[in-house]
Amino acid sequence: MARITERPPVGKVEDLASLPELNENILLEELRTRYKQNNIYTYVGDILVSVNPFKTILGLYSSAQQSTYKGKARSDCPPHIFAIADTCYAQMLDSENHQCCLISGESGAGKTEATKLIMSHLMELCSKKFIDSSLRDANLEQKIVKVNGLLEAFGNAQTVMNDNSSRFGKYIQLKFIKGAVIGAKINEYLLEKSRVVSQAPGEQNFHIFNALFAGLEAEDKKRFKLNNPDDFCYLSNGDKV
Ligand SMILES: Nc1ncnc2c1ncn2[C@@H]1O[C@H](COP(=O)(O)OP(=O)(O)OP(=O)(O)O)[C@@H](O)[C@H]1O
Repeated sequence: MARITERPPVGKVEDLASLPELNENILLEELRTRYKQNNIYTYVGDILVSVNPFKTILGLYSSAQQSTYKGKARSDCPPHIFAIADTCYAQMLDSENHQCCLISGESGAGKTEATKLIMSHLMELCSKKFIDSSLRDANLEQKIVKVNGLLEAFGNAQTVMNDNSSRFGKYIQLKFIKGAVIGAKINEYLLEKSRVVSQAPGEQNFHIFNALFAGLEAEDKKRFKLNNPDDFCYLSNGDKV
């Protein structure tokens, strides 16, 4: 994109790297203004900055939106997490090289949600590319999208920063042949194991323990003596013995 010599109206620029001048104040002013207009995504060169809206923005992740980003040049559509997934997929097919997305931010910034959106869009791209092909495994695509729920049950917990905080790091590898996904591997690291026996005030144990109480039939709860989570020391911040 050509560099702009005069600063355009605040909040209108989709790639801040194209501004004539960029410093911390300008960056924050642009992001703040765009955020107020429900534009949570902004590029800074190759980086996509995402500001967590903590609310549903209607249509932002709809299937119509997924179609909009499919196979488009980055400059043709507003900044979006789907554009990142789309670029990765296209570059993988073009270059036949590995691609990597790094997602970082403080707790509650929206990394887990961004990861799920990227994976879901990648699976959508596979499904559309191989609509009639024997290479495609629709069942596997679904499993890859849904596996996060299972991981979150065992590795996520409520903290003071985030009701669904990932208490581990994830390195997810998706494997493709000719654009069709053929497998996925997830390496977890730095799982906060100590949370099982001790949680900070106002925080919870891993979701799976509470899910047991919510999901078990009454008969099984009685059999396993799992009547009330508050009766258990590990589920009540040590208030109970
Ligand atoms: N794109 C989004 N649109 C709407 N709400 C969002 C979005 N991203 C995140 N959120 C909200 O913010 C919450 C925290 O996001 P998320 O769990 O992804 O943060 P995180 O960066 O992974 O945090 P942690 O490092 O603690 O795991 C989500 O549960 C959701 O309510």
